[in-house]
Amino acid sequence: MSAPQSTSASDLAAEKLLAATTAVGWVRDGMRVGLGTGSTAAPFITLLGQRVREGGLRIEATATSRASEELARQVGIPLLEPRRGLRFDLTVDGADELDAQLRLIKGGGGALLREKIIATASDYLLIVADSTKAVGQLGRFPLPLEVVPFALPWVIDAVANLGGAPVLRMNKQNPLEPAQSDQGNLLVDCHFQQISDPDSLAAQLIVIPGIVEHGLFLGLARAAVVAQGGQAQVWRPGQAPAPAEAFTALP
Ligand SMILES: O=C(CO)[C@H](O)[C@H](O)COP(=O)(O)O
Repeated sequence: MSAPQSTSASDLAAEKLLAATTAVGWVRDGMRVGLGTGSTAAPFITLLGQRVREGGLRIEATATSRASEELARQVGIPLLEPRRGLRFDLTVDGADELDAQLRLIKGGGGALLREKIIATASDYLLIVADSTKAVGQLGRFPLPLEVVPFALPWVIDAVANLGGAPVLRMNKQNPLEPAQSDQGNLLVDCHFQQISDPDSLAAQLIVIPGIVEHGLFLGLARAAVVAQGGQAQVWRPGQAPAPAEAFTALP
């Protein structure tokens, strides 16, 4: 599935809404749900809140960012604080890129650390995505890293040695200041262009002192809903995409 060049902002918003609507239909009473971050996770949270308020759906949730937590509060989703033993039946989150094996690049919204924590504490990670996110090979989207501020210069050296062209992310509201994660760390976007061996790169990145987390999510996603135009497809690792309407429950 590839996005036509002419995909407009409103077409993309419609695809994100379709993916989110599909995922919301698979949430069941009693589930503990991880709430993702970004412009595809946001409509999922809003629609989930609607089911809680108007449909009597009983769920509890934990959000992967302050922004998603604030939205969840606004729409009436009961929230759980982190605690020992807490696991999630389902986490629904977006992605910046996904390939046919459901390997992901995440962190475009700067929430990669909490996103990976919640994904790892989940029995089922479901990705919701518009058609521009599906790629043959990861790496066109710059790979985000969350970095301890003190370590920044050495992390930049190390990533450059791996061929990643690192760029410190700046604050969109104040471009003279670096962007900060919810944890107060820095974000470095690494332009690899092509990541031919994501497992090897992930292993090399995670041992660099000062990198708290990287945005490669490998072996975590169980399925993805990828919307293109008015069609939503279910992607699962190593399986042919299938129309989402064929599934009345989690695929
Ligand atoms: O990883 C993320 C945030 O850290 C998002 O899931 C990713 O950036 C996709 O966002 P969107 O749905 O807005 O395109």
